[in-house]
Amino acid sequence: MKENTYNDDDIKVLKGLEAVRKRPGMYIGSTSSRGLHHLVWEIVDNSIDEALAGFSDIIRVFINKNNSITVVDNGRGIPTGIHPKTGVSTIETVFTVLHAGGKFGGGGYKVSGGLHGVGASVVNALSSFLEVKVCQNGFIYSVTFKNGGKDIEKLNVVGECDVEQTGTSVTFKPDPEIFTETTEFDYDILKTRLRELAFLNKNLKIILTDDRKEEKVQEEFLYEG
Ligand SMILES: Cc1cc(C)cc(-c2cc(NC(=O)[C@H]3COCCO3)[nH]n2)c1
Repeated sequence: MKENTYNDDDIKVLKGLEAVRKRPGMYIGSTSSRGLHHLVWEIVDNSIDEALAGFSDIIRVFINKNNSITVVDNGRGIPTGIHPKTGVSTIETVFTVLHAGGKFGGGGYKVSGGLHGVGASVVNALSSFLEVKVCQNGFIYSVTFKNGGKDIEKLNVVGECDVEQTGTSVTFKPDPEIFTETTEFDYDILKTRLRELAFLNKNLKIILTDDRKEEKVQEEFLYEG
């Protein structure tokens, strides 16, 4: 029986991610530059939740050379075990199961306010590449996705980190098949919103780094309260 349900879940996952790719506007508002930057807010939102829970106080956002984004926090790290309901790692579950949660429960998402921490699978569905790395118990665990989350390199240990250290890092590259207008991130859009998020979340340090040019550009936002 386990085998059969696994297949059903597998198909459900693929259908969920495919649904997002078919109607991205339903999940992120548009596939213009606005929708592109919305992906960053969906991921950063999760690290902010971890800071609100009191477990993270630094969030780093990198604009990488190829216009992929890396978001790193020093929170507890997404749990690295097997998810009880899906039978696959919790990390894989977070990035592949479409949470019908939304702001109004059911399908009706209030896009502008963000998906409130259920958007990770949406970002994965709309990315040609996405890698999650979690530092926990002195190990670096990794799960990698390609082609809108279809091809998965399952949870495995790829390195070591300081035993005392914990945190989550997510790198994603928006899919040019979806974002046909532009896949280039705008430093000022990211800077403005990240500064606002630091202001709204006192004592949370947010560091934005742009690694696309020879000269690295970096700004730090911290509002003490
Ligand atoms: C960048 C990014 C993206 C996503 C989807 C989650 C996270 C994330 C998730 C967490 N922490 C958790 O999930 C908590 C949840 O409670 C158990 C311990 O781990 N920290 N950071 C960070």
